[in-house]
Amino acid sequence: MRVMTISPNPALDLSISLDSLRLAELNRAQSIELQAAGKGVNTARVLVSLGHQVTVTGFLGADNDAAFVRAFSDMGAEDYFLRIPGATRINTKLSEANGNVTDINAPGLEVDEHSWRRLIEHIEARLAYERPDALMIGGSLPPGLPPSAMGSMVKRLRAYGVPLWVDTSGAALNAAVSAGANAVKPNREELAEWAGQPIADEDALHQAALSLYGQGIEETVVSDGARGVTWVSARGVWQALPPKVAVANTVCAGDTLFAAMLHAVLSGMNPDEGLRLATALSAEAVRHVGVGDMTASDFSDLLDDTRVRRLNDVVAGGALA
Ligand SMILES: O=P(O)(O)OC[C@H]1O[C@](O)(CO)[C@@H](O)[C@@H]1O
Repeated sequence: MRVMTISPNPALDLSISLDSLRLAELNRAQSIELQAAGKGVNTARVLVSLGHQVTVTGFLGADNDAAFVRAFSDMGAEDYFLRIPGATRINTKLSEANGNVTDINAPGLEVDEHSWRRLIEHIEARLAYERPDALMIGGSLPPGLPPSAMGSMVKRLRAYGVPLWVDTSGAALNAAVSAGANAVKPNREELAEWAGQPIADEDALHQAALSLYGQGIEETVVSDGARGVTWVSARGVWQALPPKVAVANTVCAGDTLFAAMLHAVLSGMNPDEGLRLATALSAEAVRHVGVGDMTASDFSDLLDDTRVRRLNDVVAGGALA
């Protein structure tokens, strides 16, 4: 299948592993890696590894695109990014031996409304002669754009009738939901922000996920770390609990989950099998820097140790009844 991922504000991830982070002191790293990333790029990596043909687009700073160009060629994705003056941001990820991660995400290159329209037209120029099986928008909006920019992109692209999956947060998530995105993947905090109230327990999480589904989000995926994944769709409400793994770096777990869910839906996998694959792959991702790796020698154990069930009771009382 063909997928185009769109990264309005990609990043180079600088992943620094430390024994423990000491604030306002000299810290010595155990290892440092710099990798082309951002939600759209990470999603592309996973989709290619699952056998899809992927085109990547968005904005890249012309001054430091070499790491991205190399990454696209290594992963086998087609580079359809627009270059803009300046350097793509660097996001710092400090991971400690106990599994804690401190994220410091830079704002990114400023983009004005004119450049935003240029990106939408660039994508539309492609859609005019080649329709992918899905489109995916990943990550935050660049500084300089109002949240409504996300809504206008979603509306314009939805007109092509291609399923549009969006992984973003805050006001941009609200705009994507109102504009008719087909799938989103908030985590617990992002879902609470969307719902406008704290999510105290599992029941509140399910109800908020059902409300999101009720807004027309056909594939509502909520990630909640080690507490699992909730998926609401026309197939019902499903829940997965990941296997226990040694946590090294959680940064790409959500991206891996969403990409594998997109794969599951595109491939028409049955809900149990699809959610199991996505949850296990996302658990695999937290064992190291970067996205989940299906070729890990114990991946079949991770699949076996992932628990998946359909929550019929929630379906009966909720929006799907
Ligand atoms: O666009 P945002 O919200 O700043 O998120 C970007 C970050 O998200 C990730 O894709 C992880 O989800 C990182 O690779 C990247 O640094």
